[in-house]
Amino acid sequence: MIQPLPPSRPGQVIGLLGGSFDPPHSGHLHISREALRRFGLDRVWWLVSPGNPLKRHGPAPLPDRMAAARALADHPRIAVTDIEARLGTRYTAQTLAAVTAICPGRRFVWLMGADNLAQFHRWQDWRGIIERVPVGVLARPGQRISARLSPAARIYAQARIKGRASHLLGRARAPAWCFVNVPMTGISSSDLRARERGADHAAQAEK
Ligand SMILES: Nc1ncnc2c1ncn2[C@@H]1O[C@H](COP(=O)(O)OP(=O)(O)OP(=O)(O)O)[C@@H](O)[C@H]1O
Ligand SMILES: O=C(O)c1ccc[n+]([C@@H]2O[C@H](COP(=O)([O-])O)[C@@H](O)[C@H]2O)c1
Repeated sequence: MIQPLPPSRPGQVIGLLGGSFDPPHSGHLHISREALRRFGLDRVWWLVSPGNPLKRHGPAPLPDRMAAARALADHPRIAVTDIEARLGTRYTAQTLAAVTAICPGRRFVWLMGADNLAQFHRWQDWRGIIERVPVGVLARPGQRISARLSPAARIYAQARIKGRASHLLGRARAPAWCFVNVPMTGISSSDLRARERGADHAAQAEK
């Protein structure tokens, strides 16, 4: 039996931030707050992934990442879910098909950092994703140009909503996408993991 998703009401606009959250960090919180404000969203749900299908190494165990994400997402309009593991979906196109079927009457926006827009054309059925839900892209250091020149951005150039009209994204008809130049934060999960490994090595060396 699939556990219910976070609470929502018909008519609400919900941003979905899929990620490994390995570990979750202040950048996730920062872009979620910016997305709520800039894209006219009512809620943001963090979809803690069983594992990115394009990444070779699996992440830390899901219960650990879920607990850390819940502890960090201490915000009345941000909720955390492991719906993908419950549904058995790993690919975003499948997740969106299932979530939109489970939650009729809600509008969904797929959220991602600019690094993911640069790779988006490699995702399974990526055209199906952008044709199904509006996509909100948030600036990330060093990724602005690669995102803007990416195959997905070029192919769907006509569907781009300009940053100054970003508040329209939540209620736009797909295909639609919008890149917002929010204040950037350079933090990443891979840096945090590298720092933790460094600290472990230093502790071992001291023994
Ligand atoms: N600092 C950030 N600025 C903008 N977007 C971010 C930032 N950190 C994460 N994101 C976005 O949040 C989503 C989930 O990211 P994820 O959980 O993979 O974290 P990450 O820091 O990118 O991890 P890793 O370094 O392991 O790739 C992705 O769409 C990613 O682009
Ligand atoms: O569907 C795909 O082919 C696909 C390929 C790469 C990434 N994704 C999703 O993109 C989100 C961000 O992934 P990550 O690992 O960068 O946090 C997460 O929800 C992944 O499931 C999805």
